[in-house]
Amino acid sequence: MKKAERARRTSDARLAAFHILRRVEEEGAYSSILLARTTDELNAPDRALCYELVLGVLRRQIWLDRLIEHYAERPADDLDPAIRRTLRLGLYQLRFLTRIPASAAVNESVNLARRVRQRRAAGLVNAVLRRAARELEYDPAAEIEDPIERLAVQTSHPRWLISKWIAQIGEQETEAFAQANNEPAPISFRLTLKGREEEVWRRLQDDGRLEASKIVPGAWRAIEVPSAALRELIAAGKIYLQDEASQLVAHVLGAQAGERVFDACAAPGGKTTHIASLTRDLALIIAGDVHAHRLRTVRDLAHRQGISRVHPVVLDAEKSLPFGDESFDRVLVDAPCSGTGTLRRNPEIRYRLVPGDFAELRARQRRILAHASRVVRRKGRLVYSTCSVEFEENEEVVNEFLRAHPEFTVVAEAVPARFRTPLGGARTWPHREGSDGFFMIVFERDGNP
Ligand SMILES: C[S@@+](CC[C@H](N)C(=O)[O-])C[C@H]1O[C@@H](n2cnc3c(N)ncnc32)[C@H](O)[C@@H]1O
Repeated sequence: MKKAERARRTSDARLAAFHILRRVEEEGAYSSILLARTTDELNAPDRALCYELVLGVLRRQIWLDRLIEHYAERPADDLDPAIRRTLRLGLYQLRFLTRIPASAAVNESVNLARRVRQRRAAGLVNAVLRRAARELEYDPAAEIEDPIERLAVQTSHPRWLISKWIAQIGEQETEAFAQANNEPAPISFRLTLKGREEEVWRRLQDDGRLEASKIVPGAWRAIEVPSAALRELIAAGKIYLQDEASQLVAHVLGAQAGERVFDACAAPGGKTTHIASLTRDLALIIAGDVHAHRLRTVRDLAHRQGISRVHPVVLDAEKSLPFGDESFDRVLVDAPCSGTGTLRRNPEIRYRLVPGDFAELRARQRRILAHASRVVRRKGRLVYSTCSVEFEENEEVVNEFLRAHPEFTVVAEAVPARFRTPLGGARTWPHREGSDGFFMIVFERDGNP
């Protein structure tokens, strides 16, 4: 390749990041799913850069758009979306990726603009980024007086969401939480039924570092582990990547060998297969989900992990269930939710949510919990969990459920004391535990006929 040609080439990582960001913005796609698919297309360093660019831009989008507004002297929304995306990528590199020289960040972005639009657009990108490279100190949040607006811009969350959290948990916690949402999430995993501790330790510990979880038994955080070994162990079904707080759910469910378990919202199967592992595949587990295609993932996952007693059933848990009353020992409702506890992994969720979503989700969660509770046997246990930190989706759902179902009581001792909430459930936070934000609570049906 000639020098001039090379100079105009767009790097694979940046082009892939651009297209993922385009699909997230235009098609409502999820960045985590699209990033996971880059394994075959990009080499390891390009993949790492692509991950960093996509997640970084999404985590800082509001702040980056204010930078664009300042340097381009027009609102980011007035720009062609492809150019706005190119500028976000370029500005992210200039401000956050100090290992990339400013000249490379500018030139790569100009090449990208030429590739995805035309020459004129490249001129604009060049002018804006050159100015940005000269004025690297500018912080759009610093000049905002209103503290809520300042935090919203500083941490790139919609203002209404910041206000909502302040009303729930106060200013200080909200600030810590919002900042934690922009940090990378740790890689956490557990052994499956097939995984042998010695092998996993040997293969991952050799060139990397593993830390035992401080939150949940049997979980590890991987720090700088060789990614090829990690991928091989996952593909062989020997380990499963799962957030530590998410792993806590199967522990608090406490299923035992020989029991009948119903997992009402099971796909993609992280908790179902964990329950199977904890019971050594000696419990009968019915894995329900409304989406048949997602249940196929549960089946595949169980198969890969050597689990035989998981039975997927397509069902709508918002309606009457196809099982007899009081027919299960344990029931898990890991409800569909807003996912505000997972904003580090899924940063785009914050821009998609609208205030009205919570009432709608709460109504669905309440319906699922009511139907699922009917199949819990006397003295049997029912666990409700979400990866949302919102009170509407957790405390309010629980209170409504308890009012309508006096035959159930909360078993506060079933959740670890350090995470316990006044209601007797457990809540984890990214800024406190470093895990995802999760809520879980255990109910027991009384023994009376
Ligand atoms: C939070 S995810 C469950 C994650 C899963 N428990 C795991 O650990 O891998 C919620 C699931 O609920 C399913 N779902 C949504 N509405 C449902 C309904 N009415 N009945 C059953 N499943 C439903 C979704 O398809 C989704 O797979």
